[in-house]
Amino acid sequence: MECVRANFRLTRLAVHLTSATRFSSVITRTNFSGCARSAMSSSSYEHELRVAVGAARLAARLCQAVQKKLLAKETQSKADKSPVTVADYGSQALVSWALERGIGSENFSMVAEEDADDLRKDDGLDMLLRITDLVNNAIIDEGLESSPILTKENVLEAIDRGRSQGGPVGRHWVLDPIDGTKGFLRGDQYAVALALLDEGEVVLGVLACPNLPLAGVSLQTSSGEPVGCLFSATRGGGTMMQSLNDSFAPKQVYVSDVDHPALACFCESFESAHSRQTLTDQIAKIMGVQAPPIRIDSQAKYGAMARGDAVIYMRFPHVGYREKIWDHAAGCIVIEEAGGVVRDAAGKRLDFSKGRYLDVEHGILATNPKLIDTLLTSVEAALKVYK
Ligand SMILES: Nc1ncnc2c1ncn2[C@@H]1O[C@H](COP(=O)(O)OS(=O)(=O)O)[C@@H](OP(=O)(O)O)[C@H]1O
Ligand SMILES: [Mg+2]
Ligand SMILES: [Mg+2]
Ligand SMILES: [Mg+2]
Repeated sequence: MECVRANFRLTRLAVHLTSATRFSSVITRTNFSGCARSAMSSSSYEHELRVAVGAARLAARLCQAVQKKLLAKETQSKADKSPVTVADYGSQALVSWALERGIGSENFSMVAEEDADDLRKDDGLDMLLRITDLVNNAIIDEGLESSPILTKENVLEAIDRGRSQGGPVGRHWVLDPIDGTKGFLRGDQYAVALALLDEGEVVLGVLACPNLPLAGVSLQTSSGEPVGCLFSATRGGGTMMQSLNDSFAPKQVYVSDVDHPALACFCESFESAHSRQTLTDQIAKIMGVQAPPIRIDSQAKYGAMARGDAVIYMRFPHVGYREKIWDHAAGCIVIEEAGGVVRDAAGKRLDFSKGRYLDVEHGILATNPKLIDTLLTSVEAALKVYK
């Protein structure tokens, strides 16, 4: 079964990550975006998209470098005890810097996961200096500047530009500098996830997935398979996938058109603490899905689904957990523009206009238009048993 092979390969993939992709593209001041998007040429948000793609690629490059030499001392706990790495902070600082450089600072607003509080403490200084080095090296390596330009104070400011509350008015960038922190630390899947909200609607999304196989997670590939995908979407402009290292040109991708559950496979969180896997198993059973789930960390799941690797996505956090907008905004538009449907368990579209949190009924679902009604009916039936 393709889905079984996919699970096996994703586990196996971790072993090969350290020798994986090295970016070959050199982004200069004039072609900073690295984006060649034919389908988007006439759409609005074209400039924002180019800047966002460039920012996400730059951050992904830093993440790849850090993942290679990840050491225990590079982790630091924060109030919620989730793992935070220098790459989280470095990625956020870089995206913030690149967006402000490309878009301008006037009315700039960003809702991002991390803040610099821990780095401003005395015992955060070592880490701050390391992050400052990493960020400057990433900028110099890309040919964007020839000498270090960010001081440690600049880095703190760049990270803290992500403190916006978002909301229904104006434009807000939405950033998860590393989505799937646990996957990143494990050497598995993670994503740099960047979206743009305009008057409360997600209008643009970029997912850089450095460890996602280019050939798809449901195809037989060799152990040396190329990895590193970048998905991008703008409202009305479709979803494109390109390689992070420019080894192939962007192509438009679409969700699977499988219309029978028996032929469908679903994807969900790798971490059972992040989604109720007993409930999702039950929903799949009621629906008639026979294949075991593909478990992938992070919004790489949304990218995989957008190109048809899986037909259904389900996420049911444990009771009491509140979703954040940066965990879904980019992924949501990437699936919708690939022809998919994203809903909560009550069948409502996700509303990203309420601030930093995303309030959903029970959980988040995605599939193609042919299967959404069956999926919602199956969810309703399963929730009657497993509240
Ligand atoms: N308890 C709990 N329940 C639900 N969700 C949680 C929980 N804790 C964390 N998170 C968020 O999950 C993000 C990781 O996304 P996934 O669950 O899709 O990936 S994974 O399989 O868990 O790696 C993860 O994103 P990052 O923090 O960016 O890694 C968190 O925002
Ligand atoms: Mg986190
Ligand atoms: Mg996240
Ligand atoms: Mg994160």
